[in-house]
Amino acid sequence: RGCNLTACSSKYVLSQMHPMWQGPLVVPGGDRQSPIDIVVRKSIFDSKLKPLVTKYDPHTCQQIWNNGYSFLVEYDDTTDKSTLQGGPMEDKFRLCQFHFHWGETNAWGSEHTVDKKLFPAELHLVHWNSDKYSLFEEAVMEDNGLAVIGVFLKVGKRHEGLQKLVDALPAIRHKNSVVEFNRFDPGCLLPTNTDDYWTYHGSLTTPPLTESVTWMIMKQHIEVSHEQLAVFRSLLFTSAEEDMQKSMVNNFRVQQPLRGRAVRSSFN
Ligand SMILES: CCc1c(F)c(F)c(S(N)(=O)=O)c(F)c1F
Ligand SMILES: [Zn+2]
Repeated sequence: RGCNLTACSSKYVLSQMHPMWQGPLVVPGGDRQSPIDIVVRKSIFDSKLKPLVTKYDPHTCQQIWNNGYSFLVEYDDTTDKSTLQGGPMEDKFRLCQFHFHWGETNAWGSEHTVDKKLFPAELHLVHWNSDKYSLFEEAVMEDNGLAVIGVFLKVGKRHEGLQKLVDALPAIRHKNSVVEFNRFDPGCLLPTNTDDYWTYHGSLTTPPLTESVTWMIMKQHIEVSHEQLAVFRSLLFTSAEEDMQKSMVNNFRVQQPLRGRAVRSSFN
């Protein structure tokens, strides 16, 4: 049933005008694309999976900016100051940025799902393999180049650590706006339990969609308030110069075929 454009609300039309940001829905030859639905009863417990070890230095936080897809907090990744080790990985990975994906309502917004359960938002902490590569740009092209931690957000009590981030968002409402942001510990956004996670080999969920990501999706979610999520939705996809302002919502990619991949769990 096509939508008669005149009958659609402007928001519907606008969100339909944004398939491009997700890149091609299916990447030619792509057999390890992300995101996916995690079918819990089909995940395989692997006792060799280690707990995640994160060592984040809040002083390596540099800026927060709106890249027209999401807002991201970038870290100085010229040294091994903020790192991720353990999990399924053999190597050490450097934190380069974190960002979120969310919906226009609390009913949806996450990229991954657990037994088809949608969450209102999902946090991604992006790291690259600094044992094997010297730049993010190199690592992003390699099979074992990136490691991304995914954390589901649920609406509940206000997240005190997130509030510092939320307070900075009005300053980066438009695409390409940047504001200096320092001393933020991304560890405060992790759930208390980071030992229980699912892991699988996948891709970036935004262009260039390269199949270089080891995903670790946390079983435990974090809680943020409705008001905090509403500030995420006050961001815009569009730059200050554009006359049609488009609210930054539904910035998630559609789910991709599993193509026979195994999803392992670190817990029974
Ligand atoms: C090119 C920079 C970048 C992203 F924009 C991004 F959205 C993701 S994602 N959603 O897969 O975590 C990355 F991993 C990533 F490296
Ligand atoms: Zn992401």
